[in-house]
Amino acid sequence: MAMAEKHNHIDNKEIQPLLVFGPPLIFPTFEARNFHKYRFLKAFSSQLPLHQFLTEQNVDPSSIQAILCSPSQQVSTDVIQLLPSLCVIVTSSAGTDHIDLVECSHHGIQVVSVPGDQAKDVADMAVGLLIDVLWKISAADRHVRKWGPSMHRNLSFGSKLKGKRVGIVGLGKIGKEVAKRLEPFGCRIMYHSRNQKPFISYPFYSKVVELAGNSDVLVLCCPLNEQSRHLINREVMLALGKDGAIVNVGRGALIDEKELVRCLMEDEIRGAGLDVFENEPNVPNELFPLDNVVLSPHAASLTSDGFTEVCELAAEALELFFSSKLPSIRLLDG
Ligand SMILES: O=CC(=O)O
Repeated sequence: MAMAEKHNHIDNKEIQPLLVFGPPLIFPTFEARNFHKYRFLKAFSSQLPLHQFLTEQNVDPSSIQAILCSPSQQVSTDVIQLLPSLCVIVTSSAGTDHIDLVECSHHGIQVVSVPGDQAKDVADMAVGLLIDVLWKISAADRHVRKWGPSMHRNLSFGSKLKGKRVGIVGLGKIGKEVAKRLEPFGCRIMYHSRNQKPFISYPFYSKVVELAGNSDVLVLCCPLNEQSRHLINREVMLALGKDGAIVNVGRGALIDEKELVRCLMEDEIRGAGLDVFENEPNVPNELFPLDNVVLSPHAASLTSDGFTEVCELAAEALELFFSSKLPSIRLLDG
């Protein structure tokens, strides 16, 4: 069905059904502010397959024109094919890898990403994770909690941030913010990206394995797609070497996670700060006892102040859509 044709079905006076796939943490705020505008169909809180969930809610799939979502749930081909009137998907995230973009483009469905100013928050978190890994802050915290009168300090020393060669993988909005924060610490920045960026003086490496070989730290900030899946493989980790650390604030599947676990367990790299995992919410059990890894629950963009902005932007995007002024696609550059 062509998009213009789909639009003819919109009646602004009706309370519109809004299919919600998340974000579960932000959604209550969004709901409280917009309860009078939509009938919320909270698919994120149901274990049922979507068609059964809609039947249970007594909703005709063809009445749904909009989805609100986050990376916590997939908007797959099956979901899109079940909803013949779907016109717009609003995601609270910068990343759009949880949405089948190819299927969306076949059906003329707009994908709108409303991460607000979260690139700066994610960059703050990347620096936080890096300092934690190098200084072993989380490991030291666990150590101190077990202190007693007869305990000896048996935690090895941390390492300075100053002077570290930092290889940023994906010099988009987040990557640039990471670079901006690390320069004043005395770090030397270099990067890998799909293409060399004009007007950027940091050394560029077209091969990530060469970037790794010349870096003390890799910070992963690029989007996940078929080209970047498992970009950080065993060869790259071995090139980074025993003193090298990895911070991942992009997506878990940028790294071959099995190989990462092996490298961390066998001290083939210094450590890792991970905000994302390959099969969230599953985290490899082997990581739990390790002191050279810092774990964070895909929370790099989640601050209470950031929530408010994302809720407002999502509400604005949906209102624009329901008043027939479709916003344009904004995808993460990397
Ligand atoms: O994961 C968070 C985002 O993509 O914004």
